[in-house]
Amino acid sequence: MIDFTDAANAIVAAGGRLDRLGLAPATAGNYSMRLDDGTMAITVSGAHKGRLTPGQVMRASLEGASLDGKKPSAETLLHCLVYEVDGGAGAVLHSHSVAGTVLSRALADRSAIELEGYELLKIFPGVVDHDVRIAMPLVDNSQDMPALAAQLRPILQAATPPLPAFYIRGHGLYAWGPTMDAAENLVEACEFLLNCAWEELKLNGGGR
Ligand SMILES: CSC[C@@H](O)[C@@H](O)C(=O)COP(=O)(O)O
Ligand SMILES: [Zn+2]
Repeated sequence: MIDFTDAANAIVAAGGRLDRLGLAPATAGNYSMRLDDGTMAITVSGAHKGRLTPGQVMRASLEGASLDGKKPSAETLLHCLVYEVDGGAGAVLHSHSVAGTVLSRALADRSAIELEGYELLKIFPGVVDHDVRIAMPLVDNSQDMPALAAQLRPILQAATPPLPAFYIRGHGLYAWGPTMDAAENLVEACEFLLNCAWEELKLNGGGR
């Protein structure tokens, strides 16, 4: 658990790291941390995540209400959803990448991105061998966040074992962990895996 000042600093640092990795173009992405007082720190809407300042991190309730008058991320309800369904989630990160975007669009009508046989799958909790198949939930994009959260809730609740990531088609990745370090590692690994899956699909002539 963490207080607001420490969370804001960790979120600013995460923005710099994800931007350097090409996972936060323009104003894309949003980040949050669960605070020890039962609220969350989350990025304001519309900020460039590679140039964040602590003043662009705000406090919101776990239901998504602004607690300091600032305007929270347009996707705040997805962060709320993660904290609701995963009591162990301490940090949530949302990234945008070319590979993930085009792969998810190529997998039209699929409800999951299948990732199989990669060493980096061992980043997921409980995975100890590369010889495994992970199905990352994939849902269509929407600007209706209450509807998107309602669609995702049963999907995340049904995942066995729980999987701390999902993908919104043509949009981006959500991944989370107990700490910001864990969430950053998950985002980095998931984006690497999506990149591999996209390159393999291209090699195999796949797509729409
Ligand atoms: C125009 S950048 C993409 C945004 O529309 C959105 O998908 C996003 O990730 C950032 O929204 P934000 O409201 O700044 O948290
Ligand atoms: Zn986004």
